[in-house]
Amino acid sequence: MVLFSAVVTASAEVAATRSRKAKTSAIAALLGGLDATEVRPATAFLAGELPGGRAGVGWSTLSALDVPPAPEPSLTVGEVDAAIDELRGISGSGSGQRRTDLLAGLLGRATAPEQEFLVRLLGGELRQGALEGVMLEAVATAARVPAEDVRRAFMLSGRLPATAEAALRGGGAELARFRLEVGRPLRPMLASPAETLDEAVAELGEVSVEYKLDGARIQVHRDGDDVHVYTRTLREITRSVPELVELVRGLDCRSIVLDGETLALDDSGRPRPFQETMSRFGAQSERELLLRPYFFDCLHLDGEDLLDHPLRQRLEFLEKVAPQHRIPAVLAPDPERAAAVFDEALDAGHEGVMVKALDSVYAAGRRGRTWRKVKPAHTLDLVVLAAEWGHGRRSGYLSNLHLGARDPDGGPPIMVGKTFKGLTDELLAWQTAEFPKRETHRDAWTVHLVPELVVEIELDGVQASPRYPGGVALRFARVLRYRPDKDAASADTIDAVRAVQRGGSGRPEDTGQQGNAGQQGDTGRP
Ligand SMILES: Nc1ncnc2c1ncn2[C@@H]1O[C@H](COP(=O)(O)OP(=O)(O)OP(=O)(O)O)[C@@H](O)[C@H]1O
Repeated sequence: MVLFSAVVTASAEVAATRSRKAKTSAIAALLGGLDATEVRPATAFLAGELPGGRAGVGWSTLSALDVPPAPEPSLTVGEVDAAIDELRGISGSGSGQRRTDLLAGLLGRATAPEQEFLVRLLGGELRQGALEGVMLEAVATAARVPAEDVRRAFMLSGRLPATAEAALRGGGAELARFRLEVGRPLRPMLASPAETLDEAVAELGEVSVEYKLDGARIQVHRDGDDVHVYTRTLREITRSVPELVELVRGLDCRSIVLDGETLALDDSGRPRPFQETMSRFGAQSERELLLRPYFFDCLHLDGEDLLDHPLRQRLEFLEKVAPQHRIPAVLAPDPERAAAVFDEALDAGHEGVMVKALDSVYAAGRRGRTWRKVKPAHTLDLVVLAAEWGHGRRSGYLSNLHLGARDPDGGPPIMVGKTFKGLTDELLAWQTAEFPKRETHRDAWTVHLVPELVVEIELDGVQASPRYPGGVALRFARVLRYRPDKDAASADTIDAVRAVQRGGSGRPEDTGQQGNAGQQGDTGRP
């Protein structure tokens, strides 16, 4: 049995170093010493997650507790896991008091560092997802299996703790038992940005050039009449999207897994704003707004898994089963035709195009270079770290956002700029209502948040800046929209921000001369 303090110590070691190697070995050392039953909860704790999902304790409950810490560690990983399960199970009358009692008992047995870790874990503050890549490597090291095997099992299972448990219990053989299962969502394949269309086409050889629709990712699983629909973060939304369920049920096949984008269109066939599509994924959605699916991949058909088939073949299957629901695309176009498709996509109100190598397999969950996205403007998905109280017309509202990029080596988000540009009155009101629910602490000007909200930012470029910890700052950043379909683990990394700096915007005025400080109410205190 391993003590919970070992998890807390490993987590502190990971936080204390910027070296990816040091992080990996701290986690691998911990994992290697665990009993089989401890791997799942310990992996979840390290990733800042609760093994069974949220436990229903809010910041107000947590911060009201003031329990003297235990002098010596005694809690085991299993005991903490069981206590959190019990916490989640509490319901009915008097549940508030019972929760407080249980928490006080747990914290009373924890040392001061364990208490701090538990409070941050339960409050969701440790959940930043950035450690995913490092954790996968650590699991591979601890289980002495190739990292690729762990990654593939993770893509198929969608769950890090289950993947870690399998790797440590049964090594490569156990990992190989994860298969695509119709009805269980897998982690979606992602794209990396390309600077220009020509660059992407030149790099990938024969390609499919497809509209990049500005909707929301969907993954649809059908087995007979049983249909399930999932989001990009593998959340099930089947009940909110009956029209998609019906449509997929009508396809001429027995079982299928489809990958695609969905969006709502207006009467003239132009895309509705992204927020309207996303609002359909909520619990009480506006049913009047019909969603249309645009499929771009077929991962399974009638008993056959297609993940390892080249895209060319997967598209043939898609064409056979759902020709009328395919995303607009051209196969193996010459450069002029590719450029024409890009222009058509923009004219039709879409974001840009995706360029995909026709001979590539479906490598989910990893930002590969076989899918490239080409867009005319720079956008980054960043994590909201804090917000400052507004002035003048905006006083009383949480306004100027502090924005962070993901640390690819698993550290906390790295601040790269601030902006209040682009915030509508509606968004200001929303921020002011929502942010305090995610507050970690505040001072007179600023409310600091659990780093979990992702916001899409448009910018003119990125410049070197000694004032910011990553050495780079956004130029002329403005808020495009919030991205409720993304979590902090899928935010852009500091490397993506630096890549914008290297690439520039391609526009003549992008000389890096104009600072953004005064323009954006940036006070110079990053
Ligand atoms: N034809 C297409 N093929 C693949 N993905 C598409 C396509 N059209 C739209 N998309 C969307 O683009 C996303 C892929 O781009 P990326 O991997 O960069 O994710 P993203 O960060 O959500 O993209 P962005 O922030 O640029 O919208 C997919 O998750 C999907 O939602």
